[in-house]
Amino acid sequence: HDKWEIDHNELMLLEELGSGQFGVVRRGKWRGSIDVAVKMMKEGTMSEDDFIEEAKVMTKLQHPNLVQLYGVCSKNRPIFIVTEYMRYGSLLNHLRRHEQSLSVNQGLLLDMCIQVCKGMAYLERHNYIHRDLAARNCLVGTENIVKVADFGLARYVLDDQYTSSGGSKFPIKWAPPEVLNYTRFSSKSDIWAYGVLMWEVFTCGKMPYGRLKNTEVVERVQKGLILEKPKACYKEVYDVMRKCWSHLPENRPSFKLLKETLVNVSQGILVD
Ligand SMILES: Cn1cc(-c2ccnc(-n3ncc4cc(C(C)(C)C)cc(F)c4c3=O)c2CO)cc(Nc2ccncn2)c1=O
Repeated sequence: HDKWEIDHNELMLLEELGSGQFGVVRRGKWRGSIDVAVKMMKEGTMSEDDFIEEAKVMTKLQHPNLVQLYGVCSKNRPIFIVTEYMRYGSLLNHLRRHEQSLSVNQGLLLDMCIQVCKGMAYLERHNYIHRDLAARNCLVGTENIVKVADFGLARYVLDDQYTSSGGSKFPIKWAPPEVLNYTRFSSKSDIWAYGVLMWEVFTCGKMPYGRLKNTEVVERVQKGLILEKPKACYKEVYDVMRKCWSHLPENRPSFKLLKETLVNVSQGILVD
């Protein structure tokens, strides 16, 4: 019995949550009581057969800071991707909506970063690369729980505006030099993106590099220019971001090491 296959008769679709890269996503109930989000894959947006194969692996990736993939409805078209539901939506919108109260609570901002780091350290342990880690691709639940979403899905996007580094939808501002030059993804390119995510968190959702055009950002990153320290950010925290932006991938920390560093920093701050 294909554990990852969900019977769409067990799903009740509710309100729309938004439309992502692959089409409309709705809230739903699975087997009457389980809150889920259902991605209804727009035809031609995803290499579906490859994804359905990968779904078997993805359902096995389980961690408190990863949005759980429950399964897929692949017997009909459009296919449905069924995941855990996160009540407060994207971390980016949450940061922007609560800037007032969050900007004076560095402990909470650091805690959010640590949660993302734990989810990413789990993926790193499983040699799983996200390829599009950013605040927009993390989700917020009750009690300030933050989870990493849509990990690994970038590999199945058919839109080459998104997949090629020259495309208008390519996440240039979260990409390290080796991705800009050779689209060489690794856990170390996820680390670079994580540093930018930390900067997003400590600026409560500002756009990295402001209004600079993608070409200008590529030039700066290749010259070794990095994002400036956010105003509301401890120096120790900014030092961690800078390590994530080491030009050479091998000079960047692992998520495992980052987690230990950030937990020590957070204990140091709370002691002050
Ligand atoms: C699980 N989940 C998903 C979403 C939700 C809704 C719309 N689009 C998306 N997105 N957003 C981004 C996204 C990105 C990708 C890349 C391949 C990485 C480019 C692939 C996707 F498939 C999505 C997607 O589906 C999501 C993220 O998957 C919203 C939730 N929750 C709420 C709650 C309140 N208001 C709004 N959303 C929720 O709990």
